[in-house]
Amino acid sequence: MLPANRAEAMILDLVQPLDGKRNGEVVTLLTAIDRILAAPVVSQLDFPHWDNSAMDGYAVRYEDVKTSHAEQPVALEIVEEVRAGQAPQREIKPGQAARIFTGGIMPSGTDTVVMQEHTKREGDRVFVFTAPPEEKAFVRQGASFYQAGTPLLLPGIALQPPELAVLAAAQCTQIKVYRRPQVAILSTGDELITPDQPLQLGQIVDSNQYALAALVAQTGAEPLHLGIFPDKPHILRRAISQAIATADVVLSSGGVSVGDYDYVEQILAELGATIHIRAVAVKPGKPLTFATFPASAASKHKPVLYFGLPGNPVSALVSFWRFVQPALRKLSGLAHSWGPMFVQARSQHDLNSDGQRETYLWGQLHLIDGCYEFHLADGSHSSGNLINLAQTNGLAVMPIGQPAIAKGETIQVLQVGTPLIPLAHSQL
Ligand SMILES: Nc1nc2c(c(=O)[nH]1)N[C@H]1C(S)=C(S)[C@@H](COP(=O)(O)OP(=O)(O)OC[C@H]3O[C@@H](n4cnc5c(N)ncnc54)[C@H](O)[C@@H]3O)O[C@H]1N2
Ligand code: MOO
Ligand SMILES: [Mg+2]
Repeated sequence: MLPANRAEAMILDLVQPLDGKRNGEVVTLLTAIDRILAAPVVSQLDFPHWDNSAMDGYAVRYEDVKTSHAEQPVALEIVEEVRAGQAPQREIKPGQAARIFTGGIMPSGTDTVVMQEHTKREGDRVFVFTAPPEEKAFVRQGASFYQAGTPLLLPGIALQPPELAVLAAAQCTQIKVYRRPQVAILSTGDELITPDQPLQLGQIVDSNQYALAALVAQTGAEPLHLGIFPDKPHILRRAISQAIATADVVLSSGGVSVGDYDYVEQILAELGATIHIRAVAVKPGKPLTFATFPASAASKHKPVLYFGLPGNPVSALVSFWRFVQPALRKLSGLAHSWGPMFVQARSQHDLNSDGQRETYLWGQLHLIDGCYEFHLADGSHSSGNLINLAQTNGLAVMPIGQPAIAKGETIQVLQVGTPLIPLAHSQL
């Protein structure tokens, strides 16, 4: 059986990022958060736009103040006042200074700012008391942060608050980002009902649809809920054909094991998919099917990735976190950081597996006083038990051939879900 890291590498190799030229859309600054930049941003403005003061104080000529010190202050005549937003009106000559405020443009003739605290003002005169300030002190030189015409932001980055500030400052109000990948989600199984239907003997509520749709949205892609399909090959074939015509990625759950009513793989083959992965040596999540459809009329001329996730609720989620999420990140145009995020944590419990497959045990990851701790979820770690999956934000990874990890030992944990809030022991 394929080891998990081989499966991950194979999947990522087969994922081609969306082509930013053909798959871009324009968003505004207020809707750009978390979107992925699809084209380089180049500004025609320098940053700072002009030499300006970093302090409230006096703009002076360095030559005039270079000998000043506390016992022998230099006196200068104040001939100008420059507030932020105002253009200076006159040139500052030897022996003169301009009152200036933070952000004010340096008047011509000046090259240095003396902060207010180092001066004393008497009428139209200012006494500079400090030891000589450094030449050009407290001047933010025009173009010293960024030169117009050079790359400001590169494509493939996720837009976060700092990037939005940069874009706003550069007056980029229309931002070209990758469109969100469309991800069709379908649940397979005669036994499945929706959460609002009355439960009859033997039936199971389709929980995967909701968890997967939320995971897709959390990853920045757009979930398309296709619903529940029975284990009838002709109905399932039609649903899968529609899904590949509509979406960039299809996620089905169920029907990928060896049972008589597990039809997904057979239908994928009939529809012309190339099946790359049939099973992975992980627990839960062994019967993962990964297939690709080339761009064709049937797929509306775009390549399609197909993940046939196992039906067991925990298996479906674990397979998503471990294999689907990195693939979606790469597809979405992100230039890097697609991979699953593993951290080293100290286990707070003895952990056990059968040692046969790489085993994921779910629980909570805490970051306490700068160190990660893993707390195993109570109760059954059966892939059919989704109840103790609530509050999971970490999956401890038990490697093949290592069936026991003692409490206190370090273990690799796959971080999933929302970012951790660091705590101190004193806050527990
Ligand atoms: N003889 C073998 N049997 C099984 C094997 C095996 O290797 N040999 N593998 C087991 C493993 S491991 C898994 S995982 C499951 C995967 O099964 P399928 O992907 O074929 O899924 P189904 O058989 O359709 O359903 C399994 C289980 O999950 C429930 N289910 C299905 N869909 C949903 C949904 N949308 N929401 C909630 N629950 C769902 C379904 O009712 C079943 O109970 O196969 C093992 N068998
Ligand atoms: O691989 Mo299954 O997901 O162990 O239950
Ligand atoms: Mg089955």
